Parts: sequence; structure tokens; C-alpha cells
Amino acid sequence: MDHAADAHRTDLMTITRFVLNEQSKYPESKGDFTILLNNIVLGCKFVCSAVNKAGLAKLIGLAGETNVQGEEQKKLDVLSNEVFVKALISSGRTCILVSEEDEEATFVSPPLRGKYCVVFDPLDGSSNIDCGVSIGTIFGIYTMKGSDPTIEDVLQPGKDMLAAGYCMYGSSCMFVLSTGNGVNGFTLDPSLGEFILTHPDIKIPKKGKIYSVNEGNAKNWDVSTAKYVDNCKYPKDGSLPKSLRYVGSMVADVHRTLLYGGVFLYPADKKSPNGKLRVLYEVFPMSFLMEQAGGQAFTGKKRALELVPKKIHERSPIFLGSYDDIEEIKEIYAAEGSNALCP
Ligand SMILES: O=P(O)(O)OC[C@H]1O[C@](O)(COP(=O)(O)O)[C@@H](O)[C@@H]1O
Ligand SMILES: [Mg+2]
Ligand SMILES: [Mg+2]
Repeated sequence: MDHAADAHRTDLMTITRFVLNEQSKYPESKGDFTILLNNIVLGCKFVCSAVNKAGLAKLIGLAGETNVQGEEQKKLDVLSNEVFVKALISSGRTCILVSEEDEEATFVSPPLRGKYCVVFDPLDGSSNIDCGVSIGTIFGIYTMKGSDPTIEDVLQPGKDMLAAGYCMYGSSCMFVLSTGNGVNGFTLDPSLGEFILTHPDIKIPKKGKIYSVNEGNAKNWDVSTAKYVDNCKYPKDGSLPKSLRYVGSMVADVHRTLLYGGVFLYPADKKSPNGKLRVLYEVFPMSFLMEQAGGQAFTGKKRALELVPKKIHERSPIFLGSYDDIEEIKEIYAAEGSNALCP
């Protein structure tokens, strides 16, 4: 056995070692990012174990509160939010936190203040919590621009994000991360309590066979969305129809899209003129990952990562997935426009 050659194999590459290797590429780095990420990973492990035993631990059902989005919060929404706020602040590396579950941004005071701004959806796919279908956590990381944190530090375009990722709590627990050098996936080994690199350098297929959308909104769609989905079902070019897959958890639908290819879309419609998904902690992180994996992310008008949000809970329509499939959607929108709502 040539042990020396084996030393470089990615087997048993934990996420901590992976990030430390990444860090070594930046000699000036003091390890702040590694410590921050370590606490995000810890938060995900905590939430993963709570999700796995939700039915046993009476963590199913409503918390009795309503969040800023007007949604009834689930017990696990509230628990996950508390876990991540604590994990992020105790890292001593954050200055601003924006959570889906908190109306205002949280400004971290010294001495625990650091240079990173973290935007996050502590539990994504809340409508699937009580039935045990895959859900997740989504996050994005920016660097503070000045010496003191201001809300402008999180109202930056998505392309200025430093890193983004999600953790999916499904049949296996997967942590998917990009620090701007491609996308890597890690699977939690429950017996070790370690995330192990299992999906190095994820690249989305250039074209896919799957489309993912809530067709229940079809009567409210604009002409372009209706035309694209019609093309998926009744292709005009003689190709095979695409298959429909929709979990209703963005993390699960985007994770499948990243690995298998195709498109996930949550368009604007008469009911939700700005779509449903939130720019900072859903649209941006997933768009960042999609582009890093060779795909695209489009709003119906522009590249999603070019958006500059004005409010922390702002929403945007989103189409993300395989490069060629998003090109097709962009051509339809260029021809039909994005304001022509279905009659
Ligand atoms: O039920 P709908 O309208 O299809 O919406 C599903 C979408 O809403 C979400 O559940 C919104 O996220 P939260 O669960 O974090 O609020 C997404 O995960 C999902 O893609
Ligand atoms: Mg969400
Ligand atoms: Mg959520």
C-alpha cells in the first residue's frame, strides 16, 4: 500500500480540515472565517438532531407566534433561530445577523463583535416540518465594509457575498458550501458526528430533465412563466417532456437541481407580484451556489446576484438551475417580457 499517495485522497476529509486547507491558501488569514463556519456547522448538527427526534421531543407543531412575514412560526423555526443566533454571536466573529424569523437585524456589540455579516433562514421548508419531509438551513456571509456595522453592510448585491451554503435535513444530512472556489458537499456521519466530504467540486449538468415549480399557482403566472412550463410539458423541438419534481422546501428542490440538473423556479404572479422567496437568505445564497456550480440564477429581468436589496426581508422572483435551461427562460422573457400577466 503506497500510504504517501493515499495521503492526498479526499476520503475522510472532514469539513473542518477542508476549510483549514482552504484557509491555508490565504497566508494573511487569522482563521476568523474558519471559526465562524465551525459554529455554523455546530448549529446545523444541533438542528439536525432536533429535527430527527421532533416527534419524540414534542417539537412538532406551532409555536403560537407569527413572524415578520405574517407566517405562523413552527416550534422548530423558533428553536433553530435561537440555536443559530447563539452559535453566530458566540463565535465572536459576527457584527450583523439577519434572520427570516427576526423582524429587525441583530447588531452584535463588542467584545463579541467581529467582521462578518450573516444572513440566514434557520429552517427552510417549514410547511414540511410536521410530516418529516426534507427541510434545511440556508446562509450567506458578507464582510463588513467599514469599521462600524451599518444596515448597508447586508444590503449589498449577492455577487459581493464571501460564501454561501445550506444544510439539508433529509434521508441523510448534507452540508453544501461555496467560498467562491466551486461547490463542495459534505455528508454527516452520525456515528462520528462529523461532516465528511462526499461530493467534491459539484458541477450542475448543462441541461436537465426536471422542472420544479408549484403548479398550483399556474392561473396567476405571467405569460413567460406559463410559456416556459408549457414547453417543459409539451416540448416544441421534439425532445422528451421534462419530469416535474416539487418538494416545497427550497433547500431540497435546489439540492436535487444542483445534483441532477434542471430548473427550480418560484416566479412572480398576480398573488405575489414579487414572488415568495426572500432575496438575502434564500435567493442570494442559492444563486451564489448555482453560479459556482456552473448554473445560472435569473429574476425574470436580470442576473439574480446583481440585485441590490433595499429591505432585509425583500422578496424576488427566481429561476435557477442548468445553464442551458435558464438561457431558454431568458430568451422567452426577452421575447414576452415579465409584466404580461396571463389573461
Ligand atoms: O408552498 P409554496 O407556495 O409552494 O412555497 C414553498 C416555498 O416556501 C418555502 O417554504 C419558504 O421558506 P420558509 O419555509 O423558510 O418560510 C420554501 O422553502 C419553498 O420553496
Ligand atoms: Mg425559506
Ligand atoms: Mg424558514
